[in-house]
Amino acid sequence: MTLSDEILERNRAVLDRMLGHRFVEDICADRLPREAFHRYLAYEGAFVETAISIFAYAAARAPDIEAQRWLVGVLDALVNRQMPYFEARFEALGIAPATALPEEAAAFRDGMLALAETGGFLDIVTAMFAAEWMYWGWSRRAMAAGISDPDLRAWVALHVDEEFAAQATWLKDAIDRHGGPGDLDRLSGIFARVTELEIRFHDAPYAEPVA
Ligand SMILES: Cc1ncc(CO)c(N)n1
Repeated sequence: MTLSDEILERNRAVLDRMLGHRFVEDICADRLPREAFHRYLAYEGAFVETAISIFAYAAARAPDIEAQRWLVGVLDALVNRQMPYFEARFEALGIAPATALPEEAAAFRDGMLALAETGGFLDIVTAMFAAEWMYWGWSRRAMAAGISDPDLRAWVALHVDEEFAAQATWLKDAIDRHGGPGDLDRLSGIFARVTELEIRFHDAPYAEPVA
């Protein structure tokens, strides 16, 4: 079994908890409350900015030009395609960018940023693999089930398109290309930690926003 598959295997339980999260189930059943979606989008808008920093750390620590070239492409997509999605949606839906994030969303941002600041290339790649592989998985299920809110459908569509799929797959393959058996325990721990942070992040839109 490849290293990335072993990481997935070891994290089956926590990953299944995330994939069965109320937020995911609500989207798949086409019943996510609109206010919850709009709160979530505000937290997500803040996270895309964090993701730019995380991938910039990965690019800085990348072991070769192939990895750097790829990661610069990821940064381009985040800055020039994901950010405009948020700018346009916030404008159209009258969503204020989240100035004060609720505790669960702040914990995700701070945890991911701390990991990127202190971790090596493989650690950062594994953290983003945990985040993106999981999104790609549930987004395919949600798209197949049907989503009536066009803004939510457009958001989920961003996570099933070829570009996102290629990104998630690149992260998985990079673990196998640059990692070895000696990395399994550490990387499995990072995957578990990130997925726990993801679960809390997706609890946040159901709670009252913090002023
Ligand atoms: C919170 C969160 N996790 C993962 C992804 C996938 O990129 C995302 N957009 N947001």
